[in-house]
Amino acid sequence: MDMIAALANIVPASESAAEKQPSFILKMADETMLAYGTKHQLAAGPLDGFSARVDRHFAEHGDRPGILVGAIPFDPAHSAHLVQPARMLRVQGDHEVGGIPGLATASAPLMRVPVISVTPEPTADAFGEAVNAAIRALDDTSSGLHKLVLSRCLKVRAGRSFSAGELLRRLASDASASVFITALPDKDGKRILIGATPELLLDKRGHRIVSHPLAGSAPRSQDPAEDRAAGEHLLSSAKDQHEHSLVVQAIMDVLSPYCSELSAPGGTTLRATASLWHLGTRLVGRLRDPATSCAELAALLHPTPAVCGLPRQAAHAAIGALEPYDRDFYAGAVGWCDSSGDGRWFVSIRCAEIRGEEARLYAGAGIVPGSTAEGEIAETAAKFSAMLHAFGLEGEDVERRIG
Ligand SMILES: C=C(O[C@H]1C=CC=C(C(=O)O)[C@@H]1O)C(=O)O
Repeated sequence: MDMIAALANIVPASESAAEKQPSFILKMADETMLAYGTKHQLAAGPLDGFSARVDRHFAEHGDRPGILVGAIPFDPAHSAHLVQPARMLRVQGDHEVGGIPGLATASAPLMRVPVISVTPEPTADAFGEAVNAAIRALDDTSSGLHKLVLSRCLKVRAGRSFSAGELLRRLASDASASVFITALPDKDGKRILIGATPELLLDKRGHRIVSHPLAGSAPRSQDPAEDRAAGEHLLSSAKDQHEHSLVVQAIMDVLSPYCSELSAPGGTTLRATASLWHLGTRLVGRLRDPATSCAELAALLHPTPAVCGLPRQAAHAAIGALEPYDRDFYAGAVGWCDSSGDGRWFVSIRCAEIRGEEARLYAGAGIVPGSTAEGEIAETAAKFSAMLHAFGLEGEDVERRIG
């Protein structure tokens, strides 16, 4: 059965427009998940206590579907936004995201939304100054910092509301990423987070857990020889291997006590998205106790040094001092957890927050000794490119503003 036929079966014509439109979509290589409507919302609270709230939620709301979907913000002190949907559709295999009712029609031509302005926050120069301040802090042994991830944002204003469906279809053209749309708590109107993330925080099914951290990046090239050389250079870069190993070690430190086996069968390898090379290490583990929930482990892992830094508290404080905005749901996690304790969470990077005619695009980069301001400006510019392409925002004018 194709996606439209499957949807026609579960979305009766009499339902309200809001219920027909999915409020959560997660398209992964092996499965697409669509959630409709809201039965119950997870109680608000910080990340500390998240898994206890999830357990309590399922104890109180035993109705089906027994699943919570949504987003965890970057700041562990802030509340996650998770809902138990009215209905859930899970389509196995690799599926076209076109033709989702209320979002987009597979056959419709992609429409360009007229863009009024693209404003960097901070400017590329100011971001470079923040990177230099981070490098000074890393060099100063009294700071105790070993790694810091700094981000920047592009504010895009358009002449009419963005179409989430069209953006999703364009993002889904990169099969190496998991594309998502998730509703966020209202703030001066309805908001969504949309993105195409290459990074798996945690997948847990029964005894088995998988995490696939990424850190260390290089922009790809249109020229095949240059592209191959960029990948090989990244793989042999001591600075990037160090940046990457800090993330892998931090994740292993969290997961090891819960596992009877934990290993990286393929070691550290190159991972490619349409615009970037990354260093990635796929970690596979077997839990001592399969009752350890995905929510519990995800809450312990987040935020990893791929989005925050090391040590976590000091890096979090430095981010607060050096970035001119609250990251909100950028660099958090997006995914689901169910009443059996299973779940899958992705790191919410390569994404944008959309509110009506405004979008905020985010890109961050890990800074370690050996990083340079120019290098991190170029890396974050490359990280914007998938979202900019989805928004139809390419060309010299935009490139000049990004730096
Ligand atoms: C924080 C981001 O990327 C992280 C994930 C992969 C590689 C990264 C890096 O090389 O710096 C970052 O740690 C982002 O894309 O906004």
